[in-house]
Amino acid sequence: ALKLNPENADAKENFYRIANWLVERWHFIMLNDKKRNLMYQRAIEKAVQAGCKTVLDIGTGTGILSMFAKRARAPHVYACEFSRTMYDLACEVVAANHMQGEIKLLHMKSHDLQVPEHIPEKVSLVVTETVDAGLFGEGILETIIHAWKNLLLEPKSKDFQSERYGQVIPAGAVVFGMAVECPEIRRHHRVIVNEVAGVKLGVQFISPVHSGQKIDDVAEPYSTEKMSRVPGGYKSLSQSFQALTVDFNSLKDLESIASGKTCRIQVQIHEQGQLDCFITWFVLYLDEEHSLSTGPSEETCWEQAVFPIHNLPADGCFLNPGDIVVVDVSCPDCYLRLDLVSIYRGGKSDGASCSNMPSGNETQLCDAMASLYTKPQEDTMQVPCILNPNEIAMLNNTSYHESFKVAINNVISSLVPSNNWTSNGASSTEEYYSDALYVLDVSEGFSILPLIAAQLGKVKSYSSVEEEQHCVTLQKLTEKNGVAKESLEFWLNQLDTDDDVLQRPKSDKLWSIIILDVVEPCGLIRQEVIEKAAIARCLLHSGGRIFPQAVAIYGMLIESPTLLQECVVQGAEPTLGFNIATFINQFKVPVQMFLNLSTLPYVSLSDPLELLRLELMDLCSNSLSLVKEHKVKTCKSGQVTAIPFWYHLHLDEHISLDTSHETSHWKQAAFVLESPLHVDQGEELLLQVHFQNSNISMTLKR
Ligand SMILES: CCc1ccncc1CNCCCCSC[C@H]1O[C@@H](n2ccc3c(N)ncnc32)[C@H](O)[C@@H]1O
Repeated sequence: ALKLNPENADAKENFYRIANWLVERWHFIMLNDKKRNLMYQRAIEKAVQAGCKTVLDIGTGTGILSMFAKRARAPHVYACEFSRTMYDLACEVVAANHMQGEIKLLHMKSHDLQVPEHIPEKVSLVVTETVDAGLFGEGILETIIHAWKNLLLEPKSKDFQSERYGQVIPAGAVVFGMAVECPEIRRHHRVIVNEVAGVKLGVQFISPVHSGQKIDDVAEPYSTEKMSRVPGGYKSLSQSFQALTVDFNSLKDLESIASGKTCRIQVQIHEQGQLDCFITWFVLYLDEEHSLSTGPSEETCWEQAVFPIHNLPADGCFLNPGDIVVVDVSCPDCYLRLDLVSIYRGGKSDGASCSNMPSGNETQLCDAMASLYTKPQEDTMQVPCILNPNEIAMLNNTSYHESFKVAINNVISSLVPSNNWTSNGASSTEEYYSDALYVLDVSEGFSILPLIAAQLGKVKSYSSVEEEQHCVTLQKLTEKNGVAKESLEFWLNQLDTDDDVLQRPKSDKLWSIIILDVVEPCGLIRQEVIEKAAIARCLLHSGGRIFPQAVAIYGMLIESPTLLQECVVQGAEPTLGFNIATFINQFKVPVQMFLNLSTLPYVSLSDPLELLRLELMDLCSNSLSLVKEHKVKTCKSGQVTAIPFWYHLHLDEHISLDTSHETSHWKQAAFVLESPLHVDQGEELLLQVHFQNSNISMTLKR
């Protein structure tokens, strides 16, 4: 559709969402990482010059490593790639660089390769970079074990000197770990408040990323963060320790790691602070002399793996210098895992230690920790509720909930006299709720707003949480907070189909409040927000409100080379002369999401300005597409590379929420210009903002 009509907004919008899904964003970072490309090229050259004649590139992606092997004059080069999109792309790249016919590309997983059907003989060199922040997350362990058994010549060995032997690039890796205090990770993985806007949280919440017992296989063993750009920074509580080493040229070593063996490490704490997580990174040794590091301190572009500590009380676990933290490192089902086993109070404890940790010896503490990790008790109070990191950060955001509480209360108290709470002789709950106010919360994911509303008046509050465990948790919270269970209902159970979520509460009733969810955690406006607001307005009785009543979108002009590195390959120079940019940049998307604007390296070239305002309560103001023009004055000269944007959600005339605030659970998005625009200080530019079907696009002209 795009090829036919490049301007078709719908096609464009769908393409961008699909492009993000088809081609992972790290391809841009990787291809722009000239240092990484140089290391791989040198290691491959060295191996070919040392006699490797047949090369297999596993997970070729764009084909760059295979082209390095061909450039080094390897006689036979084979490449396999699992993703169809990347395979097709690699074919185009190899042809454009005049190497088609010299590299045999296979759209296959390496585990399915057969000799001689797919590759004529066992190879002397396997190259691959199928690694993620936790090293093994892309299956490199299983991949190389399979390769040694089926695709590689015998490894070099002392007894028989034959030049036909197999080897792997990378030759090995060393994984390092560190104990860390980081409030930003804490607020995304642990509920650190006991009460929010008057609602007591007696329930245990944990994020899917947990090193505790596997509640179910949805759990990822770690999350990833670029620690050098975590808002609020972090503090190392220990030296970095060697968590694991792997030798990709030793099948025995690989199988022993894959068998899930655990190694227990004692980590010396040298800084005072709260233990929020362990982080890990690795040094990838391509060969003895060429290596790459994904460490937090190097200027590396890669993220680190984060292992949040769970099952700790809200006030966390305080450590002192001299304490020993015992950690188990293992690779069950080939995923790296770090588990906190126990804490041994070695140093003088100044009493500010983990309040719930007896400062006895290790074994006693071990039992204490073990009891925290036990399977949930039979009574439901102990079953932890799994929330994703955004939902946990939202729950921790007390000012967000306080703002809603005031705005909801303003509406409720404006609608009914305060005395309508009394049961004035109501004979049944049916009668009692006959004149109740109806509140609907259509937020995505877990939300306690309905409970907050139910505490504020004679309210029938409807929650649209879907997951069973979220409904159970809300019911427990209702009980714990002394709210009548009749005042909280689950809306989706009352609907025959999920699609028409927005309809009357009852045939003869209208809503007093409808809470919409306007902004996605990634920083984009949700799809069909305008349409939903239009329907919601018709379901309100007079004096009723929808929240937010208006959304103001703010933005500014910035120069950010870092952002460019993450979304466009900068020509052929970073890829050492190969033309890959032309092809991979077809999959670049103009809007970068999930940004932490507070820590993104950039220079502001203009002041923030209001780009667009969506009135959700005002009937006529919204057509589905809006265009707004702004004259923007630059405050500095430079290259405008992007226009980040964020929102002020106006709950009512007086209360608004800023989605770029440091306590916010939202990330920000940025519109990246097709090509950077050089500007002088004081210049006035014309910025056009288009809002169409919930998609924001911009053009910037002189
Ligand atoms: C310093 C490197 C670094 C450090 C930290 N974080 C990230 C990185 C960068 N590495 C990212 C690559 C990660 C993705 S893997 C690249 C491509 O290979 C494909 N594949 C994967 C396995 C596999 C197989 N057995 N057989 C065929 N194909 C296979 C995937 O379909 C993908 O397209």
